[in-house]
Amino acid sequence: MNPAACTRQYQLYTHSTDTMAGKIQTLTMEEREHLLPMMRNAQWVEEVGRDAIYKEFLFKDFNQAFGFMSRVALQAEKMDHHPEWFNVYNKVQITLNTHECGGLSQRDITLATFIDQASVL
Ligand SMILES: C[C@H](O)[C@H](O)[C@H]1CNC2=NC(N)=NC(=O)C2=N1
Repeated sequence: MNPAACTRQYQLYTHSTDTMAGKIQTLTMEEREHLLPMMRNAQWVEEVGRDAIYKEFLFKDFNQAFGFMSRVALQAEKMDHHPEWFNVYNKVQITLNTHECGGLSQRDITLATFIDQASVL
């Protein structure tokens, strides 16, 4: 990981659609202005003090919650992008961020979108 590649200053001059020079980039300010309101509409919230998004999912029971987690787990492996999550019975709390750049990247948005779809199956 190259922290310099992930600084906010750098973001102002780059487009982070995914990778540049082989490195995953944090979302640019421009991308944030476009994407974060969409994520907020879908009940994802930005964490305080950390460049990450968070959402809580409630299901009928553990079986539904674990089925959802299984769908997400398979996709996470495919993407090589894994959620931080916590489950008790019917509740699943999920935080997404990208270790490689220490912040939010397009991969988090893509996985969050998949997670929302997987939550209503
Ligand atoms: C070595 C491995 O490819 C990396 O650690 C992957 C695995 N899963 C990951 N998950 C998440 N959320 N962010 C990452 O940057 C990440 N990187």
